[in-house]
Amino acid sequence: MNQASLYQRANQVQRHDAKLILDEYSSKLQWRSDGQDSLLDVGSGSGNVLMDFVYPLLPKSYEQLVGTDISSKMVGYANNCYQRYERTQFQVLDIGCDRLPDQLKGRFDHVTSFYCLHWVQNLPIALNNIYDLLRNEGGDCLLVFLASNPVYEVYKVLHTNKKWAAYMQDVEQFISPLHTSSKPAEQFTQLLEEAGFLYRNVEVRSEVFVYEGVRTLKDNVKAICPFLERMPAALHEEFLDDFVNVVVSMNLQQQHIGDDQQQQRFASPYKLVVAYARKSSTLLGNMLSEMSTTKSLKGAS
Ligand SMILES: C[S@@+](CC[C@H](N)C(=O)[O-])C[C@H]1O[C@@H](n2cnc3c(N)ncnc32)[C@H](O)[C@@H]1O
Ligand SMILES: CC(C)=CCC/C(C)=C/CC/C(C)=C/C(=O)O
Repeated sequence: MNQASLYQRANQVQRHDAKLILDEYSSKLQWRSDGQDSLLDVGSGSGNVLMDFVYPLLPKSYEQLVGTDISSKMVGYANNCYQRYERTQFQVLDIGCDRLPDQLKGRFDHVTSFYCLHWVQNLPIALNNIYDLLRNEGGDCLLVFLASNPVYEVYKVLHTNKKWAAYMQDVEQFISPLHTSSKPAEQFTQLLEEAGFLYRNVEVRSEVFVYEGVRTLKDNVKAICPFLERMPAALHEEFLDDFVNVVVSMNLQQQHIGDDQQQQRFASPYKLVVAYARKSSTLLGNMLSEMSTTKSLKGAS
């Protein structure tokens, strides 16, 4: 996923879900009493979900807002779009990395992530890193990502087609690690616990998004499909036609009589993980942050 402007034009479902969940969870985030919150977002992509829906929730006096992404193209695009925002920057970070940059460790009150963690195969490492990004005295995270989506079943079918096999040999690397889990909520709760989070609330929501028309479906696939950039552009439309044919064979197509013409619709039933976790329990967190405030006041006198 490197094409920021393409993604920005075809990310309705990602925007819809982020807005809905933030409306619900913004009051659960543990905002600082001094209004000097710092927040890091994992997998910000083109940056518009972060800046349209998370940024407005921050107190005016926020300390810093850092958007991160594994793709330097996404980071460059977001820095360009949002350079006028104070104390805000985008930087490259692979949340599955072995060693976090020292300047990010323990610096954040909040970590958010929308539609990214299903791209990361090693969830234990990613969660350890998210834990380590949060301040030692506490902090919380809101993580939203796909457990399952029919797109992964379509990939598996196309991968067996000899026309596309050469471009899709590592297809498993692009399937959510929870796609085939029979208990994704329990599994992710356990991973949060193993990473050290003392408070964990994980729900898995069953949702359906309807794509209106073949072009809309194809544009949304184009925006996220990792295999297209590996093949000559001349093959893209044929790949997308085959994608749609597989969707039809999976009975996800609905006929709809519109105002003056018959329109095809495509239903995408998917499972979304919504996880909210705190590094320390509220009581312990409050005690630790009070202790650290007292300590720094003492140090300053
Ligand atoms: C579907 S986009 C989501 C963008 C944005 N959060 C949103 O909600 O619109 C997923 C992003 O995750 C990024 N990503 C994938 N693997 C990652 C990793 N290991 N570390 C950080 N970002 C990653 C991709 O480059 C892509 O920009
Ligand atoms: C009906 C059908 C198979 C629709 C596929 C819809 C689609 C483009 C899903 C993308 C899921 C995904 C990996 C999103 C993302 O990471 O942003």
